[in-house]
Amino acid sequence: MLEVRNITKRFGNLVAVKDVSMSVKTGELRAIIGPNGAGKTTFFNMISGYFPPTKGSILFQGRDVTQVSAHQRVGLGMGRTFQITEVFPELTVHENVLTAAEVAAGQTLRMLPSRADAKLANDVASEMLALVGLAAKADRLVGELSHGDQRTTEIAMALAQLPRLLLLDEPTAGMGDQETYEITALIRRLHKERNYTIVLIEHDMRVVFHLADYITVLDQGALLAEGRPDEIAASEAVQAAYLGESR
Ligand SMILES: Nc1ncnc2c1ncn2[C@@H]1O[C@H](COP(=O)(O)OP(=O)(O)OP(=O)(O)O)[C@@H](O)[C@H]1O
Repeated sequence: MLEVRNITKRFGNLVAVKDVSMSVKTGELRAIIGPNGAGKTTFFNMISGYFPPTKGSILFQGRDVTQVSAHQRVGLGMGRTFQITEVFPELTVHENVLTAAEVAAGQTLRMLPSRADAKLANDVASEMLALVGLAAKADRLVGELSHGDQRTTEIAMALAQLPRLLLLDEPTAGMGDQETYEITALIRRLHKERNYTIVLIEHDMRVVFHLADYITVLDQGALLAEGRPDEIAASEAVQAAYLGESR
């Protein structure tokens, strides 16, 4: 599904990501972890097309997308959420998800979508709201919802773009225990029951070890380790990197 080949990102003299490769299979849930400043966000932003790598290449479903814009990557089937919630607070939950479905279908570029297209986008929005468990709140303004429900709305917006690969940037950021539990259960359901291929960055290790099939560990911009959760938990190199952070 996704093949990252030896990507590097420099910001002036700073090498934020150094020669990192990663291969994600269809149906896999991959977590990217690492101490603060390890380069996770920079790595993720290159995958989603927010900026290009200085070196290396990225293939999505066998196609080289290294120079393809973030917007075009969404069109190719890469859906993403952001570390900071990106929703329209003054619109309802349904309107937010509908907007995402319409943009994905290219409808905003046309003055008058056909009735069939409009119905399709509306059906997709309703289906995704049901899938994430927000159907009962469809007519509420997003700005009035809890932080957890706002982030869930954002996941529904990404799903409404009918992605083949879902990129989640710290889905539990800023959440309390109950919200973390609920969003983790939702992601697990999307992965296990709906077979979404998911790549996520996550700081909460309980979430990572509950969800991930494979874990990629970055440290100081480089790939430190890669493996199943039990392998990563047992890795002395990974433990040393995290201990270094708390010193
Ligand atoms: N746009 C930028 N310009 C310059 N330096 C940057 C930029 N973005 C990130 N960096 C630097 O690159 C390094 C990696 O940062 P990055 O945010 O990717 O790490 P991270 O693992 O996501 O960290 P955190 O866990 O704290 O979010 C850091 O030293 C950071 O200061």
